[in-house]
Amino acid sequence: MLLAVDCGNTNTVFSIYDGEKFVGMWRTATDWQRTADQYYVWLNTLMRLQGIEADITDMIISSTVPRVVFNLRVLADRYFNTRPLVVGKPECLLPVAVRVDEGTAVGPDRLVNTVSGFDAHGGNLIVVDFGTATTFDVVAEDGAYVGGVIAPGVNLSLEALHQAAAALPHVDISKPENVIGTNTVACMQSGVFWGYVGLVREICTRIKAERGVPMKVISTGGLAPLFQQSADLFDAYEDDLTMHGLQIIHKYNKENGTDA
Ligand SMILES: Nc1ncnc2c1ncn2[C@@H]1O[C@H](COP(=O)(O)OP(=O)(O)OP(=O)(O)O)[C@@H](O)[C@H]1O
Ligand SMILES: CC(C)(CO)[C@@H](O)C(=O)NCCC(=O)O
Ligand SMILES: [K+]
Repeated sequence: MLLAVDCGNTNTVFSIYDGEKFVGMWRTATDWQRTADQYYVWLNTLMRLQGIEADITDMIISSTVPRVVFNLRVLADRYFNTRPLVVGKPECLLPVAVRVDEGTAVGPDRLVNTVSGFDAHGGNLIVVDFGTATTFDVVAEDGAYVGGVIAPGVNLSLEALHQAAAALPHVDISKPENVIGTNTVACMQSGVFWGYVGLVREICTRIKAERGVPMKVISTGGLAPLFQQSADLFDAYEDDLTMHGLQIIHKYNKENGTDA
């Protein structure tokens, strides 16, 4: 069985697959200080609670936080007796090209989204991921990652307002009824919600103009559905883009890698 780990700056998601079959998924806050032993106890407890018996033989990691990889490698070695594939490392092959400025370390989550988006929708694609940051990944006709856009995340923007302004409270995002807020919370939600609708629309329009070809726009990440409801921003929403991409990359390396 495969253990796929998607480690973002805020949350880390563990998924287990038996071949193509989904077995389970668990989420925890990202914490680089968590040890291999702590991961194992946590994972094992949750699996037992759900009556899941998993014989993990393979592991793949995408981590936007370099420091957590060490303990995840120890987890793989000590508890599953396997060497993990780490997206972004030279030994982890990708089924698509990466065409960016030399020396750029593209976020592994963006590479995984590119692979997954291309698999599901083909090329000439924009993948919008609403995570800690809001990222736009531009996928060429042949599936190559050719760059993109990094904007502050939705929750990060709201949190920044709260942190920087003494009279602004902590607010959760939601779609406000009106653009004109008649209380502080509604004003903040409007600024961030409609601001992001505008940001997404403008950036996608400009990407399409720069590429000069028709492009499909797909969204992923926890907040994507909220924006999907509101406006005609996306052609499709993908719930499970990153995990699906990790499965594809794992399979590709099994078939083409040096360890195959
Ligand atoms: N239905 C929802 N309503 C409001 N917020 C949601 C909903 N579903 C998920 N979220 C929140 O959306 C945010 C984005 O989730 P997602 O898992 O895509 O990224 P993340 O964990 O914040 O970022 P990263 O992947 O960079 O760690 C999270 O803060 C999550 O708590
Ligand atoms: C932009 C984030 C934080 C989004 O998770 C991540 O992809 C990252 O750390 N990227 C590194 C820089 C880049 O992708 O060009
Ligand atoms: K993510």
